[in-house]
Amino acid sequence: MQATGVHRAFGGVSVLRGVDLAVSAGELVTLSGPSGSGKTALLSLLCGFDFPDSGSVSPGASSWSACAVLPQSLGLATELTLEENVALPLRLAGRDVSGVADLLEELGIGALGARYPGQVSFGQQQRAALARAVVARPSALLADEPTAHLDAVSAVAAVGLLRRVADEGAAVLIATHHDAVHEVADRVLVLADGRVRG
Ligand SMILES: Nc1ncnc2c1ncn2[C@@H]1O[C@H](COP(=O)(O)OP(=O)(O)OP(=O)(O)O)[C@@H](O)[C@H]1O
Repeated sequence: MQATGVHRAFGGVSVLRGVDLAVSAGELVTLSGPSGSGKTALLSLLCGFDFPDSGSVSPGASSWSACAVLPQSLGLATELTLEENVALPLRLAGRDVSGVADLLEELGIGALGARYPGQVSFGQQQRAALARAVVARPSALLADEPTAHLDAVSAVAAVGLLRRVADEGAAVLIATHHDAVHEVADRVLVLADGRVRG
């Protein structure tokens, strides 16, 4: 995944001012930076939720199997159970869903698959959203603060899964403030003053 010379302003305020970034297949890269520095804005551009004022990004808008996103807001479908949410990318692609239960188990929410998002904690919803993001083994994965609401044990499981997804060949970019995520990264980038350094 790649950003080249990306600029983005909101309401006349320039947030991204010439961002260059590249994450290769098999690489897990973390993105840190002060609150409000533009990490979420950059992830939104990379996955095609938003468009740069100038510069270019890839993959941009694409299929779930090409680029999956774990947004801060999670975006689980409230009318589907956790298991149905996680199975959704596979069903949309006409693929086998038999691995979903094991994935929920790995993240410590195996007993909650039949519950709806409104019937579980936010941390449990976050793990379901992580499972949904990785289940179709996307080529690129963007995760925004994926451990923000997790306890230490759940965070270890989540970080281990993200590392494995990269080891299996995905390009993984994670915006995070947590050292536990930076520790498994191949590279740590910092977004500050509208630019990425690393
Ligand atoms: N759609 C938008 N409209 C107006 N301003 C926006 C929009 N999206 C982001 N911003 C502004 O751009 C700046 C960067 O926001 P962003 O959410 O990307 O920061 P962040 O680094 O992800 O912060 P945090 O670590 O707190 O999640 C902020 O000042 C924010 O208010």
